[in-house]
Amino acid sequence: TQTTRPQRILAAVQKNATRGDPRSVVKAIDQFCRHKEWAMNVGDEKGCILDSVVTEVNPATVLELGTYCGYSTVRIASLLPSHAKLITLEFDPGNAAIARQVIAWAGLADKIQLVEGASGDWIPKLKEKFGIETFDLVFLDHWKDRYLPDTKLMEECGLLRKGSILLADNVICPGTPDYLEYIRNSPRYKSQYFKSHLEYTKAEDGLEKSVFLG
Ligand SMILES: O=C(NCCO)c1cc(-c2ccc(F)cc2)cc(O)c1O
Ligand SMILES: [Mg+2]
Repeated sequence: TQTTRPQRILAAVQKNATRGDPRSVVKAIDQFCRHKEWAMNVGDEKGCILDSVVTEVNPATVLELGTYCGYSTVRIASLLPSHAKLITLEFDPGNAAIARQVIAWAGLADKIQLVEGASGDWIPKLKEKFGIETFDLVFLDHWKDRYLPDTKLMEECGLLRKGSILLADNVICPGTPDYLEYIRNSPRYKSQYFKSHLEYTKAEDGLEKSVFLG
């Protein structure tokens, strides 16, 4: 019977990456997706921009919206200080099951809390469920029509503090026009666009980095 693309990505990790070595997990997925089968990981080019933002922010608390196979989850977690915590939300149970195994292979399970379900349902529960005050960094990479409502929800739930950083993938391709319009025109954010390319392609895409001003 037919395997899924996430299952084939996990197989590539288990075949080509070293257990406990997050960078080898990232490399194995990039090799597979560049040379064998495209997949919607943030990828190596945008991943370098992600890395630079993570190291600059040096966050103690991170929220990732949209885990997929755990590529960016592993990429971010591998750069976090020892006591930092990353919570990642994934709607699709199949994706979540694969991501758990990719995260385990990278040896990062103790830094990462993967939560299965809809972001809109979970965001209001994060404080009580995980003892979170606010997030230092949020990586938005889930359904593109959820970026704006979930950002407004995070504001309303008091999950952002003065200086919290939002980093949004795919603001050009597939595109998040309503989110961009809001975040670039809101007096409560200072935004910066990092031009790049859609993962593993020559198409334009980019990341939007926004600081919440309180
Ligand atoms: O839907 C996306 N993510 C949420 C589900 O996990 C997503 C899609 C694409 C993409 C797809 C199809 C295409 F033709 C172009 C782009 C790229 C991404 O980086 C993404 O994050
Ligand atoms: Mg993406």
